[in-house]
Amino acid sequence: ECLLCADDNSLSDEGETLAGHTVLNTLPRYILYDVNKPEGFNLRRDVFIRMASFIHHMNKVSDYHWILVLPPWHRLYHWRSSNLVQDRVPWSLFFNVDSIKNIVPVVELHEFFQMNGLRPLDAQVTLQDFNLKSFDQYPDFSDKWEIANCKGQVQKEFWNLNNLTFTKSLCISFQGISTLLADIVKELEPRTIIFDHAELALHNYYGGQEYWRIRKSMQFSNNLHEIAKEFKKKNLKQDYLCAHLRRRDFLYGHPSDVPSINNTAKQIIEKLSLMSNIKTIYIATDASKKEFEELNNYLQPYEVFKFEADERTLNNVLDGGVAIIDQIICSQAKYFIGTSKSTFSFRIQEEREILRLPVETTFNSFCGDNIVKCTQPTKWRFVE
Ligand SMILES: C[C@@H]1O[C@H](OP(=O)(O)OP(=O)(O)OC[C@H]2O[C@@H](n3cnc4c(=O)[nH]c(N)nc43)[C@H](O)[C@@H]2O)[C@@H](O)[C@H](O)[C@@H]1O
Repeated sequence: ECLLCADDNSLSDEGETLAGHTVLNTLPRYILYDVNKPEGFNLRRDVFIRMASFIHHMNKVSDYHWILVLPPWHRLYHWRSSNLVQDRVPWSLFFNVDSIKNIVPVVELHEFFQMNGLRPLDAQVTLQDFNLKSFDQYPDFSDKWEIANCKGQVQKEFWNLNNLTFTKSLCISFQGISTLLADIVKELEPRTIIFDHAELALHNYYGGQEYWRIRKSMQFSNNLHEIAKEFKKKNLKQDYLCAHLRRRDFLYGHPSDVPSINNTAKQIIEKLSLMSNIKTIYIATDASKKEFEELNNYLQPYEVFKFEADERTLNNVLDGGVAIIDQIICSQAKYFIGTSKSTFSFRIQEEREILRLPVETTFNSFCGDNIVKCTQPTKWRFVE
């Protein structure tokens, strides 16, 4: 069957019969997607869950078998090592893709190319917001979509690939949950389609059973687990507290949620004073070296650790891998305190829920400097 999935020019768009069999209906169909460029790794992980739930829905309501193509990780804004080539990184570097495949029908982009060859995709759909009319006193929040004039630039080259082309390209104003995308697919009848700005499609049911089933399947790769384990064996021999300090662009994006370095240290020490058995601190952060050293000074005499990749490890696992190693170590800590509103911290909290760690050791975040009432994170409990 899959011989036909490869570059078979004898297969017309309508689906020819070969040796008396109509083959097209048995061929899988593919959905590709991409996310707004500046978004970070952990927001993209959340968008994957929404798209995975859309694929599940497609496979329930459509006669065809639909497969989701995993968008490669490409030059993310927060990946700062300029000496590394971090282009079109496959999911397998970071995730156990077999574990995902057990739950969601997915292929990596290179696997898709093996099936599809260089045929143009049938459709490119750029999602965009609806225009809010200024005279609308009561904005309409119902689920809806319509073909519209493009508001902004339409992406010409996904992941810098000039051989990924499209037969048809259109913009669609979209408001609603990801399963609503099925109506667009029904209308366009493509065999292959790419959605850009997939982040505009929302969760069906955030924190529900399906959410957690997909989320749990997104295990990190064994290689990254091994590196984290080695580091812990060497350095973190006893119970430790992990603090995730999101800085850099967060200082501008969410200024009221990020405490000063001095105040961060004070909050960590305050927590530790309530836990006499923990004397070791692990710091996960995107802070500069200078900020980390300043923090380290304030935290003396506690033992403070941070994962630093040697050159070989960094070349192998890239900036994304180092960030995941931080997340693994924090997800296994005795106590976790994160940065409010950071999806990097949210994903650690989820990992800790999957590990069934005590809830009070997980949903904690730093308070900004001038906050009168510091709200703590919502407890999104694991459901099976
Ligand atoms: C302001 C917004 O922030 C949102 O970020 P937020 O939710 O924290 O989380 P992410 O979407 O993961 O983006 C932050 C990125 O910064 C790096 N980073 C942050 N914290 C750490 C850390 O502790 N260790 C390491 N090694 N790296 C870290 C890492 O590359 C991570 O993916 C973005 O998704 C939005 O696009 C936007 O930029």
